[in-house]
Amino acid sequence: MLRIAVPNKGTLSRPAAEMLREAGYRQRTDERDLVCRDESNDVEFFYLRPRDIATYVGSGDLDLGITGRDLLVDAGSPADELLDLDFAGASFRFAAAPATLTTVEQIAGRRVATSFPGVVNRYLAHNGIEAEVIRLDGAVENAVRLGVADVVADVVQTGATLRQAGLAVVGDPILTSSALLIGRDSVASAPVAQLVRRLQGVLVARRYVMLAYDVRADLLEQATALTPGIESPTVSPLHREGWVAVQAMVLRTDVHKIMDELYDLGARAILVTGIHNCRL
Ligand SMILES: Nc1ncnc2c1ncn2[C@@H]1O[C@H](COP(=O)(O)OP(=O)(O)OP(=O)(O)O)[C@@H](O)[C@H]1O
Ligand SMILES: O=P(O)(O)OC[C@H]1O[C@H](OP(=O)(O)OP(=O)(O)O)[C@H](O)[C@@H]1O
Ligand SMILES: [Mg+2]
Repeated sequence: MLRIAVPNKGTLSRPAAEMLREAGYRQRTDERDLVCRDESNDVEFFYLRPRDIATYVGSGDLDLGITGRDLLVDAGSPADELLDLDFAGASFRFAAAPATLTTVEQIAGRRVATSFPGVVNRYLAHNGIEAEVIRLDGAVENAVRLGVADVVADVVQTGATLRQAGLAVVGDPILTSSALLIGRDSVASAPVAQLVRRLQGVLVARRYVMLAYDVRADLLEQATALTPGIESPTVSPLHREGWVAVQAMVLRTDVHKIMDELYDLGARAILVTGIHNCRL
């Protein structure tokens, strides 16, 4: 039975469970449950603190887990990134009061507050910067105005927390994070490959829609240049002489622009439908 770690609370928890449900797995119904067995898929889910998940997977005590890239790096775990799950996107950055420092090099000799000491120490060592890292549990943006630190290093999503604390980002992002499926590359197995394929199916279904339209056969080349699909578009004859029906997957983010262009070209009966799931 495959054993998988799922975040039990916080930002990652709800979207992780939602994605697993969409991939056909049973999930807990009570937020306080710590384990959920999905007998029909031969999988057992363990609900754990997101920060601990890389440790369980890295040690091999659990086969797979869902966690953030920043949390994986912070844990210094030997677990591998198997799939980017495309939610909980954020960057991890330094920030300070605007007048105090403007470049990463100026962090040398300063105090850096963070709840991700693993990420920060690694970055500082890699860039030859010596600074004092102060580990805090959270709300680190307060550390500057309270005099505990000169710089913070934390997750930035909208930037609202930094602005409220009167801080400005310093330098480029230390890393770009999102939710990941992690595991041990060395223990690739058929059940793991199947779970990865199921999650890939959910990702594709979220990113793409199915576009169908009718177009004059002499415009087919121009139309399919706009909708090349993933492999190749499906083209079927129409009862109406000289016209064909085309079906192709297109990126959800591009669909409106493509529909406008198809309409301008002369395509009609342009229909968009959602994809529930797929195996490509
Ligand atoms: N606005 C956000 N706040 C916090 N974490 C975020 C945000 N957006 C994305 N993330 C990502 O979510 C993960 C952190 O989730 P986690 O559940 O550990 O913390 P949390 O949601 O801040 O909960 P808490 O701080 O209450 O423990 C990280 O990978 C982080 O990059
Ligand atoms: O850029 P924003 O959209 O403002 O989001 C980022 C903020 O959200 C998180 O804090 P959280 O609410 O998790 O509190 P914590 O610091 O106690 O973890 C994170 O640590 C930042 O402080
Ligand atoms: Mg937090």
